[in-house]
Amino acid sequence: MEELQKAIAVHGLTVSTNPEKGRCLITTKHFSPGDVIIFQEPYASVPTNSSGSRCDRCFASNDLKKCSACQVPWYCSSKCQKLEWKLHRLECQALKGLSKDRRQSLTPSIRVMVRLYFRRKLQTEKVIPVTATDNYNLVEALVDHVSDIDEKQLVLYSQMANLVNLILQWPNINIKEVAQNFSKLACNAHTICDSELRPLGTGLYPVVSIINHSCLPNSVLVFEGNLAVVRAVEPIPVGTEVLISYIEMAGSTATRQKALEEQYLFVCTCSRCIRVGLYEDIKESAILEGFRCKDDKCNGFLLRDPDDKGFICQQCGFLRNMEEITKIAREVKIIEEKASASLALENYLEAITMYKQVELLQLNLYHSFSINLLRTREGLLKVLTGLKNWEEALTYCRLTIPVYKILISCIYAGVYPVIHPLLGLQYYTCGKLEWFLGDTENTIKSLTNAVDILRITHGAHTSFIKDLVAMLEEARAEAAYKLSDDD
Ligand SMILES: C[S@@+](CC[C@H](N)C(=O)[O-])C[C@H]1O[C@@H](n2cnc3c(N)ncnc32)[C@H](O)[C@@H]1O
Repeated sequence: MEELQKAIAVHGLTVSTNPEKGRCLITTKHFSPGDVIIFQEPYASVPTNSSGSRCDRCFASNDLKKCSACQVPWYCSSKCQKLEWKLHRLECQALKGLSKDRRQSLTPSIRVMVRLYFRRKLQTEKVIPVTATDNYNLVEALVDHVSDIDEKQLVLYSQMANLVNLILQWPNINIKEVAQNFSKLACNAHTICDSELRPLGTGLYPVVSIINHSCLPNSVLVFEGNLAVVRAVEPIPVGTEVLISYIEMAGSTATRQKALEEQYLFVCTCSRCIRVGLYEDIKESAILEGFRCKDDKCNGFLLRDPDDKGFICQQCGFLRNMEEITKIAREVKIIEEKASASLALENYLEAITMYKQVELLQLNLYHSFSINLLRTREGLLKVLTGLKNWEEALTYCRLTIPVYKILISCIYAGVYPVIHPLLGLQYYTCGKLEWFLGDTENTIKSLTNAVDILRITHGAHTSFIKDLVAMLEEARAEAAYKLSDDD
C-alpha cells in the first residue's frame, strides 16, 4: 500500500478509506477537464467473443492470425504476439490439454482468471517485473462481497473455479480463492470499449478499480487499445474524491440502484441518489421512464393516480387510463421481440419496419425525453447506418441530439455530466453522415461540437481525436474552396 501511495502521489492522488464505500481515490492537486487522472495497463484482459475476432494484446481486428498451437487467441502482428508470449506460452500449454470444443467455448471470465493466475506465477518467479501499480497484492486488496452473494451464485463461482483448476492443473490450487476471485471480477473488472464506446473485451485494472461510483461523476473512463485512461470531465479541486459511473446514468433512481445492487452489491448514496423520494427525483424518473400526457400539446410528466385508475399529468391534470397504457406497452413488447428476432436473423429491412412501429407506439406512450424512445431511435440509427441509408440514419441521429442535451442540462442536477462522451459521439456520427451526404456546412458544425467534447473525454492527442480533427479540417477546406468557387 505504501508503495502504491508513493507511485500515485506523483500524479496528485492518494488512496483513502471511507466508512461507507471502502477505499477511494482522492486528489492532492487540482485537475482540469481533460486532464488524465490515472492510466493503467490491465493485470489480465481478454477480448470478448461478441465483438468478432480481435488481437489478444491490442484488440485490433485487422490482419489477424490465430495461435497455430492452441487455436484460441488471435494476434494482429508478430509484435503483439511477442509481447504476449511469456504469458501465452503457459496459457497455450494449458489450453492444449483441453478438447477442441472446450477450448473454443471458454468464456472471457474463465480466460481472464486463467491469465490472472499465470501472471501471478510469472511475477512470483520474476519472469516479468513487479511494480507498485502492477502486482498481485493489488488484486488481493480488491473487494469481493462474498458474504453478500447468494448460494446459487456461489455454486456457479465454485463450478467456474473447478474449470480453471482443470485448465491450470496445479496440484496446490486453492479453489476457494479462485471462486472468491470470480466474485472480485464481478464487482471490479471493466468492460474495455473502443473510442466509440463499443464493447471489445474485459479486463482487470486493480488501481483503476479503487475508483468508486457516482451517478453524476466528475471523471470518465475510456480505453486506448487495452490501456485504461481516467480523465476529468469537470474541474476537480484538491481533496476531492475521483468518481466514475459504473452504469448507464440515464435511468430512474430505482433502475440505477437496482443495477448497482445486482452487479456491485452496494446501495448508492451519491448526490443524485440521495434525492430519492424528493419531488425533483420523482419528476426526473417520470420523465426518463414514464408516460406522456394524452394532450399532444402538453409536455407534462405523469404520476400514478392515488386511486390506481391510471396516471395523471402533473401539468394539466389529464388522466391517462391504465388499460390504454398497458395495452400499448404490451404491443410495444411484442413488436420489439419480433424486431430483435429479425435483427438476429439479419432481416434488416423487416427489423427496421418493426422498430418504426415501436417508435410510433412509444411516441404515443412515453414522455418525449424518454430514454426508451431514445434507445429505439439509436437502434434504428445503427441498423440504417449498417445499410448505408445515410439520409434516414441522419434523421434519427438528429432526433437523439436534443434529448442528450436535455439529459445534460435541463433535468435538475443533470442526468449526464456537462461533458459526456455520448453526446460528443452523437455529434461525431451526425457529422460523418452529413459528410457522406455532402452537407459540408452542417458537417463543420457537428464535428466542431464533437471535437469540443471528445478532446476532453478522449484526450486531444489520441489517434481518434487526430483523425476527427483531420476530418473537420478537410470539411473546412472544402467549404472554403466552395466559397471561393462561388465568388
Ligand atoms: C470497483 S470497487 C471500488 C473500490 C472499493 N471501494 C474498494 O475498497 O476497493 C467497487 C465497490 O466499491 C464500493 N462502492 C463503489 N462506489 C460506491 C458508492 N457510491 N457507494 C457505496 N459503495 C461504493 C462497493 O462496495 C463496490 O462493490
